[in-house]
Amino acid sequence: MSLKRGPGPNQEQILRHLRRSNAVAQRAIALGHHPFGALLVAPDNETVLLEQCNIDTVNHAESTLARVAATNYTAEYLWQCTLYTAVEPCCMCAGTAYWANIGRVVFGMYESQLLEATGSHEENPTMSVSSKYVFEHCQKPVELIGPVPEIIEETRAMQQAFWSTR
Ligand SMILES: Nc1ccnc(=O)[nH]1
Repeated sequence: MSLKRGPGPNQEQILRHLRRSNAVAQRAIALGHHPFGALLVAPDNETVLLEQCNIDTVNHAESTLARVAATNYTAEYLWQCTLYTAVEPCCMCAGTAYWANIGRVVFGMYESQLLEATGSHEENPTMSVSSKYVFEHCQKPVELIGPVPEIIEETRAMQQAFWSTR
């Protein structure tokens, strides 16, 4: 299988997709879930193929998206696609994205920044394993982009508002 990838997203595309990931996270709150959302974007860095909100502590937005992606698209195609999430994927989700063969992951703020901002919560007891660490231990070069400073404040604000009243 070819591990060639097209050009990556520009800054405007990165911010637009991360903001949309936060909009999906807002929808998750309305549905009674945790404030996390993920997108799968096509190789053109424009077309949003899938949106997924958090379901529960086992079915995170990112890993659920990766499983749906692997069910609906070929591995060759997914290597050209990008997963976007405003909060860094946990090690479970980074691992699932890897096994789904998604070639690029873009995140807004570090999971450790989320933990700093909200403290550990029994419904979200963050694991301190970075997605960088996970991808460094893989056999294929998944491209990781993040953190993205411009998205951090709005992401932190939404997370703090949610977890402080939980
Ligand atoms: N990054 C995430 C943390 C917790 N739950 C999610 O769905 N996503």
